[in-house]
Amino acid sequence: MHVDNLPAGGAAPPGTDTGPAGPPPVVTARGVTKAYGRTRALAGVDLAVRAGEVLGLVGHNGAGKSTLMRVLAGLEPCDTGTVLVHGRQASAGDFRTVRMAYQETSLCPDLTVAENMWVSSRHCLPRVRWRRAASDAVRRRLDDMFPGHGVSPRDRVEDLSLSRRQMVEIARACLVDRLDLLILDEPTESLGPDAARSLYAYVRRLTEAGTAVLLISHRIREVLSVADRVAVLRDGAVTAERPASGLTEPDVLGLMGAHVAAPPTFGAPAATGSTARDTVAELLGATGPGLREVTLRVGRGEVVGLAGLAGQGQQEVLKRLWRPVRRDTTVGVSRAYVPGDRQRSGVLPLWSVGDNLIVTALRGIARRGLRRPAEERAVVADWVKRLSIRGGAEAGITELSGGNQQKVIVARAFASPAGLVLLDDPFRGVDVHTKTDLYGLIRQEAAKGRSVVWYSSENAEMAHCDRVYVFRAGRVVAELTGEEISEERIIGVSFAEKGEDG
Ligand SMILES: Nc1ncnc2c1ncn2[C@@H]1O[C@H](COP(=O)(O)OP(=O)(O)OP(=O)(O)O)[C@@H](O)[C@H]1O
Repeated sequence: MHVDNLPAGGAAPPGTDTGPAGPPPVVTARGVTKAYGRTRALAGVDLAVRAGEVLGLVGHNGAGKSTLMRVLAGLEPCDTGTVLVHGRQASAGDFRTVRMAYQETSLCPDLTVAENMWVSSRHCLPRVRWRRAASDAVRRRLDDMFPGHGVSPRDRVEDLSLSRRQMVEIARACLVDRLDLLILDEPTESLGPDAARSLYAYVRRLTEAGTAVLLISHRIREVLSVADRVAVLRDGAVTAERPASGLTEPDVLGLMGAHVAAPPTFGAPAATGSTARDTVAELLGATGPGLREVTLRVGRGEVVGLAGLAGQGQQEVLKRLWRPVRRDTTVGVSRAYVPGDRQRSGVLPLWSVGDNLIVTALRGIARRGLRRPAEERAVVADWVKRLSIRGGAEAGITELSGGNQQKVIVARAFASPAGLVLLDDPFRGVDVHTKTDLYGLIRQEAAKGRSVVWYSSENAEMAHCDRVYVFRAGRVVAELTGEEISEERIIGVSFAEKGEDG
């Protein structure tokens, strides 16, 4: 069977109810509920996704977005209520044309890209010479969706960067003969700006061909620029559905409830000049894989940002500070590391939220080598409350929503006695309100004397730093302090004409 570059989609099969005037609903949820033990993830959802539209779905961490997606994609049954596909009560086979690209990729890390394609799309690939067919199909799809992707079908998935894994995940979801609904769960959290633009250009082509797209994202501005309609999910129910045009970011944040997050203000921190602080960590002319003569210092109680385009040496600096094995790096305090890739190196999947959170603080809490369970519980309870970790301390970590898992990893670092916290782009998948709380937490902990080194792919986050080093090609190309720190400045330096460092 042949796999076209753009799958057919959209039109309802003959003889089905297409509903009132306007594009027909592809998938409809009616009164859908879903509970996991005592957690009510969906509390009666009514929602229709129509052919040819992009429907943006927004809501807090734990609001039920991913659960709803799994139910709409036929991957999990609902407890009560109904899911209709093309207006008919759906049975398993009807979900074949509904595909989902996951936030935590569903790819098998030990297999190659082509083998993964075969696993998930074998019904539309030939059985003979399948490897060749799968390679050709995925290459074509990736070329079409993400020009310049740099992925070979022979690459093992675990060797790919987060961004490339995400591209493959999305291409995997689109590798079908017919696509009526594409569900994208936070697709751009790991993609760079170019890949994100390519994705949305492809999404437009899909919707023009009649496919419906359901986009979940915490990036509200992005949702507003791509979606035709926006639905707000709150505590497991749709509380608002509006056309995207005319809505602003504050409108949507308001509809999501709680307080409206204040946008970060650049240049606000920087209470003390860095030179006035004791140095806790330093790189002096550090050179090696990915780094070229990097000199930087971190003062006590200072929040130091590492900015620039992705992959310019920022993560190598974090690695050096985490394990200072070379003479060019000195670190005088204990350290904690918050990975951005929780799937690979973040959560301990068999442990509870409490155990995941407290693991790095145990030694500090123990007395004469003996654990103190009551104190441990108090620390855990405090952090669960402070970061509103939905699910509570006793829940298994994998029972938590993605954003809530990320909060546990952040809490783990700050619950430890570490004097230096290393943040590796840690807030992907965390909702806007929680992010604002976490930014506040970083400043509070810095005020208590902790130092933070923070790599972020979102330039706006650098507004919360005292000092920012901008990286290009493994070098520091600018050091910005206080009011010098601005998005325009960071972008300007990141893209400046290549000089001798080219
Ligand atoms: N497999 C599971 N077992 C137990 N509880 C679960 C499971 N999956 C989800 N939940 C719970 O259901 C609720 C909704 O989770 P869901 O992942 O749907 O939220 P979300 O809106 O996608 O959040 P995020 O923005 O953080 O990804 C949460 O309280 C979560 O802890």
